[in-house]
Amino acid sequence: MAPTATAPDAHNSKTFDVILGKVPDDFKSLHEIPEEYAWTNLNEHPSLDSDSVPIIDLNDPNASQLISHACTTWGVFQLINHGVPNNVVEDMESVAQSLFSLPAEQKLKAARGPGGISGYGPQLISAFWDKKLWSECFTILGSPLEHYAKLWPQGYTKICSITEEYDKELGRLCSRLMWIMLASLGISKEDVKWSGPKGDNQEAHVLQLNSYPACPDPDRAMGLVAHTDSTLVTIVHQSKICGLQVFQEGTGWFTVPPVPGAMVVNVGDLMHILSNGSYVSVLHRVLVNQTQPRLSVVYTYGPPDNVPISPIPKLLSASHPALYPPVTNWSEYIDTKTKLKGKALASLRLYEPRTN
Ligand SMILES: O=C(O)CCC(=O)C(=O)O
Ligand SMILES: [Fe+2]
Repeated sequence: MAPTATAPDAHNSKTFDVILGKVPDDFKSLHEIPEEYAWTNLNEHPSLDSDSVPIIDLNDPNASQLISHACTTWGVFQLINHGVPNNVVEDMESVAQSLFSLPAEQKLKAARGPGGISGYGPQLISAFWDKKLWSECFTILGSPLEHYAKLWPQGYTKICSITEEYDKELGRLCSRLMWIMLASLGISKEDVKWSGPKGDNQEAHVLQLNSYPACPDPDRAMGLVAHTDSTLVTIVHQSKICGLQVFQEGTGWFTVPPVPGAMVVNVGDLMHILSNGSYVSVLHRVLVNQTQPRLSVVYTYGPPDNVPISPIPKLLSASHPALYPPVTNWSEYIDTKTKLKGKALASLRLYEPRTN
């Protein structure tokens, strides 16, 4: 895989040490869920099976306005005609499929090492919670080559190039979407200092493969606990199985149904901060089901790691002062979020935004 800009620096971060040494259970061997997987608050808010989450065609002449509206109202949308070739997406899903189908002891050969976030293990977010999640994941920060060589001693080169291709395509798409989102707020590349003179500084990113095995008691288990992403933008490819839900205040959880060819785009916390609260950082979670395993491939996109993030000055005025103080950098932000069990945005906010 091509070298990446430094992503959240696990070596300087205490965030993920908490889960080091923990490995996912071999889910196939569990015929009922152990108590440590039983969550109590899954049905606190209603779940709605509606197709309300906007679907946007990137070739639509009004795509920019539609994207901006979706970011303001939902903080999430499904994107079709996004330009990532089908075969690139399908090949990447097959890589995830084949990785998680390996025997448990084989997967553990690529387990995350001390001080690192790359490799196989539980969801990184599980560090924040006492209960366990019904999922396993493989995190790629920089090159996956070393881990892939352990998983597939023969044939890892091909798998590396599939990953590299996916990575490249998604990086391009994220950058394009970020500038569309910002342009709709009147922000150009010159207004964002860390983006480089032409908006061409390399942003940081992490690729994450998620597996949610079928679960004997899906009403009590949680695939991925409710969270917002600590990113600028996240792009999720989900396999054909439902599970992802997004939260709308006052209504409840909306399922984001898999739509053939679509990618799910989430606004992350850092985009919410940059936009001075105009764009919603969407709260989302993943449920599991009794019969069908689910996969997702998640591209998390953030600023270069060494740059501070703050509301873009052009968006501020006496009547719209900064809603957040500057955040030192991406890793600092993730650490703050860990310490506050995911409540970083609310705790950093300088005042309550007006709702009208
Ligand atoms: O699996 C999914 O659909 C979403 C995963 C997710 O939200 C994440 O990895 O942050
Ligand atoms: Fe997420």
